[in-house]
Amino acid sequence: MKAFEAVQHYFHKAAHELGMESPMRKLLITPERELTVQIPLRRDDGTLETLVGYRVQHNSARGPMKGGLRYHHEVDLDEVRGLASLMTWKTAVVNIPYGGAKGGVTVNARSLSKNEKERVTRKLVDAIHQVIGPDSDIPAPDMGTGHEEMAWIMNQYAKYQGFNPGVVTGKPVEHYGIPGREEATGRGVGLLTLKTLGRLGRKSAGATVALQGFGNVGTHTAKFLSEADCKIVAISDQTGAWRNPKGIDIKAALRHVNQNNGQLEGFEGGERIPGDELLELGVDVLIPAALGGVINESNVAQVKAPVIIEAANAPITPEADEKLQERGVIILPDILANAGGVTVSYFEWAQNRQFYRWTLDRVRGELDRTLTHAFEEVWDRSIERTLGLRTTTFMVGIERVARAAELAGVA
Ligand SMILES: NC(=O)C1=CN([C@@H]2O[C@H](COP(=O)(O)OP(=O)(O)OC[C@H]3O[C@@H](n4cnc5c(N)ncnc54)[C@H](O)[C@@H]3O)[C@@H](O)[C@H]2O)C=CC1
Ligand SMILES: O=C(O)CCC(=O)C(=O)O
Repeated sequence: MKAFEAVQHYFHKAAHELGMESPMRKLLITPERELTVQIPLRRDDGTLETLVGYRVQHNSARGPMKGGLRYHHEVDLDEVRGLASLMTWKTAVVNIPYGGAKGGVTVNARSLSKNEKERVTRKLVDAIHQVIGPDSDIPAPDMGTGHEEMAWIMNQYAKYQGFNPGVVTGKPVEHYGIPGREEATGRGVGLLTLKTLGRLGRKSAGATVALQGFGNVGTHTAKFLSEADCKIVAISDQTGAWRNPKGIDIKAALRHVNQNNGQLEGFEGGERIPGDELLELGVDVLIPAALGGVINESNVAQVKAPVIIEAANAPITPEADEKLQERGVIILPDILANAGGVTVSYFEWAQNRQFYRWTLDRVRGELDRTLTHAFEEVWDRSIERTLGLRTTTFMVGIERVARAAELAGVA
């Protein structure tokens, strides 16, 4: 199943439980607008390449559309469409006043120098500035992008539409960003991992964790969980995977990536194992925090963890999801598990609109409250309806979007 088809699969399952009729389903699942743009890139060596970029605005019934910007060689329109629709349900699940969108450029982010990245980002804004804006569509970081790209977006957008820091979130803290956005997705994943273990009556202290991906989300998840005394026994990134049954020294791993251009390559705090093996370890919790579709029909039978927290977007294919559910594996779905990032993006946008600075304590407090509320709502309803967590989470999101569309008279 391709990315958008996979989201539709989950959407229809939840819509069925809600008794939603087919015309309303069609309205809610169809993207409002899709833009494909050409991005000419002059490489540092003078050669010319033409890249392709996308922005999909999925649904605006609940407010301006919100979602990250991904630089990755596998990005295509279908993937961006799938990710944009996930954003619609995600913002609704945590009940922040946004719709959903997503963007991407098909390029290997690691192949770009800093200057090339800046040129790609500014060219992208040249192509999409008319459809983004603080009241319409607000980009943010995703795989392969971070605070630098967000600062360039704000600056380039201002050249066309005037200064407005609320056009993009995830900016540097010294440049209209908010303290706590960089850690927010990983902090949320960590917090909800502890809450999941708590609801299952399992101890978090000493719980073993395998974590795939050691970028923004992976590193902050690792930091939070190691500080909460979980035992992270395996970590990985695109350069390889490392395992240490006694527990990886996360501080050492963080130091290593900070000094090594963000990569784990050369890390000596564990035995090197094949990347695929990490997903199959007998751990208490498995956290995929990198690519989509990594747990699929080819490896699902080997996955042993009883709890999976989806830090990445769509890391489990629907086929694998069904098999895991049959085996009673508890899966906290992406649209709840990784919603901490967009929640703090909302705080940043609100701060930008008021020109009033929030403190880190306030950001963390409000983030924890927002995620806890959403988690409790989903968990209680899942027990009440004897439905899986993914279907229940989609139901909560879809209901809010449908209600907003009805109240606004969209149809
Ligand atoms: N950055 C954010 O605030 C949010 C990110 N997400 C999702 O979290 C996931 C990770 O995003 P970020 O951490 O922001 O990206 P990032 O670009 O900062 O880090 C990605 C990490 O994944 C690793 N990776 C890539 N291919 C791999 C492979 N085959 N095996 C193991 N590791 C591999 C990279 O080496 C890197 O460590 C994505 O699915 C993204 O959509 C979700 C919500 C918010
Ligand atoms: O912070 C944001 O606005 C969006 C983050 C994002 O792209 C995601 O949650 O997948």
